[in-house]
Amino acid sequence: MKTRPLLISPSILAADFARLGEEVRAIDAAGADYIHIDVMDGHFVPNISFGTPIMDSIRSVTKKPFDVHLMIAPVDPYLESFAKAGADIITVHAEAGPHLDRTLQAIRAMGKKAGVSLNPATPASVLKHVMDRLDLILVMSVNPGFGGQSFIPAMLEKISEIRDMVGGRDIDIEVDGGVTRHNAGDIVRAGANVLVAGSAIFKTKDYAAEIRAIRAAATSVAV
Ligand SMILES: O=C(CO)[C@H](O)[C@H](O)COP(=O)(O)O
Ligand SMILES: [Fe+2]
Repeated sequence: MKTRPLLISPSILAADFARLGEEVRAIDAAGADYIHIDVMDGHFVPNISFGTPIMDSIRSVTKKPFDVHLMIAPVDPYLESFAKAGADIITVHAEAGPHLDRTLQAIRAMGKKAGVSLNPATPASVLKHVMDRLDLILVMSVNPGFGGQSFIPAMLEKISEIRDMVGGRDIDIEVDGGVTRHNAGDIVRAGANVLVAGSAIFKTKDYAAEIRAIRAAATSVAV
């Protein structure tokens, strides 16, 4: 199977919001491949983060793709506004609407990449019949809603299961929650190729060094 490029997607949920523009510029310069944007509604998840006005205002400070993780339900009424605010990848949770297949078609119809996110307890089998509508599968390795939680080790087996389901399709497998330089190798060995990291990057002083360390740990494993 062709090896997919390893991509690092720093989550700005852990950034200093008072200096958000500078923070986004800094992770861009530090070698981020994507900018991970966590949108939380206080309903689908027990926390509220930010929405399209914040995305709009940071869209001009970087050309890196916006990897938008929507933790909102219902999600369908908001897809267009996230696309207009500069999303490149729009990821919805499997439980965020009544018709996942329709939601994924709507995302692609706007010219955006379509992703599905699975909570830790959501089985991989929900992907089976929408596989051909997907550009990305986001495996949550913490319960969504907060940064700074610990990686749930049982998710490694789920990543492997999803890797087998994906086979040779052109689909990225992204892992989000508690990712660090210490577990990046195991995560990539299990089959992921996109790593989200919030606290691990933003809670350090040298973002470039941390991104390099995560990338080095991830690429040192044979996949
Ligand atoms: O989707 C998320 C939380 O719901 C965040 O992307 C995730 O938690 C990243 O933060 P950290 O790396 O600090 O765990
Ligand atoms: Fe996220």
